[in-house]
Amino acid sequence: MIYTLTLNPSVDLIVSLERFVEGRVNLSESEYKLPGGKGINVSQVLKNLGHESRALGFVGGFTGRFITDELDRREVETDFVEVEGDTRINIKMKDQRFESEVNGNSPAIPQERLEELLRKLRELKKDDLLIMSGSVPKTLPADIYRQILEGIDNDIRVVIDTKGAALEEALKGKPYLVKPNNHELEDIFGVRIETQEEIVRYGRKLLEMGAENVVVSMAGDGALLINHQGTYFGSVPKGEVVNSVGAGDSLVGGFASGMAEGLSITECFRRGIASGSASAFSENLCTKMEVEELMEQVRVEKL
Ligand SMILES: Nc1ncnc2c1ncn2[C@@H]1O[C@H](COP(=O)(O)OP(=O)(O)OP(=O)(O)O)[C@@H](O)[C@H]1O
Ligand SMILES: O=P(O)(O)OC[C@@]1(O)O[C@H](CO)[C@@H](O)[C@@H]1O
Repeated sequence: MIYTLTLNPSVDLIVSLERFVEGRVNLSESEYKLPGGKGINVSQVLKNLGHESRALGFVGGFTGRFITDELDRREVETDFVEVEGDTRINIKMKDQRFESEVNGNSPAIPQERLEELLRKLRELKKDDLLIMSGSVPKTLPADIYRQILEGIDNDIRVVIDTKGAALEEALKGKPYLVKPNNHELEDIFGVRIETQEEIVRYGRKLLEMGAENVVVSMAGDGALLINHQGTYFGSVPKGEVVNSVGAGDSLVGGFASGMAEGLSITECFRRGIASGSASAFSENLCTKMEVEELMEQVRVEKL
């Protein structure tokens, strides 16, 4: 079974307008709401690519109900722990010049609700796949991903997509794969990274810190897969970016779908990149057909 974990889900409010003017009343041209949060997006991508998964995490209030109802409608299985407060709303605003985001705060997660989640996670079995994505609510410890890794069977392969202290701590739990983007890599080491060689050098440090595999995504500039067998560069397809929200999650979802099918790691990487780009080139998260159409354009070479 594939499980995704979203500690900090969101209702994403996607707003488009021609030009945002600061300090003025701006009228939106169109807006719509989506169930969001990184692990939830991974579950949706897995569904689109033909894989069932169970989405875990915390939801609460009217926004939490919206997420559960929407996922039910999309036939994505959920087993959330309910909390008192409202799940946050994240605003994603796009005008002709910029994509901007305002992400809300998580509701408080009481200790007994955390324990309820940890009990669910302890039921995972050998050969299950767990994908833990996104930020950690402020009321949870920053090393929660590491605690989870240490509490589950060692044979469960775990993919982690998070940043900052949560990622640094998670590495100590020896995850199968982590997926920072190049900026998140800069943040961890407190450096400016200018070249691909530097990305590889800092990516390799994540291996030393505990990861078995590292994928560094670099938006339209390609992606790197780094592990103890070597370093691979993956090219990204060319196209017009329509909505990049969830592109990174689609990379993770595509990669995980390949893992579930027993593909080689470089094929998982290719599928991941095609999925990321298919999502970036469309309004919604990628469909299977869109991913298949882009696969040919993704070349993976060993450096
Ligand atoms: N301009 C682009 N052209 C082609 N593909 C893109 C572009 N931007 C993003 N992608 C696709 O999405 C993947 C993930 O992109 P990115 O590096 O921006 O991840 P991220 O920062 O985690 O994404 P997110 O916007 O979801 O936070 C890339 O590897 C690529 O496949
Ligand atoms: O605050 P986090 O957890 O880092 O990211 C949350 C988020 O920006 O990530 C998804 C896109 O990747 C969105 O659905 C959601 O709003």
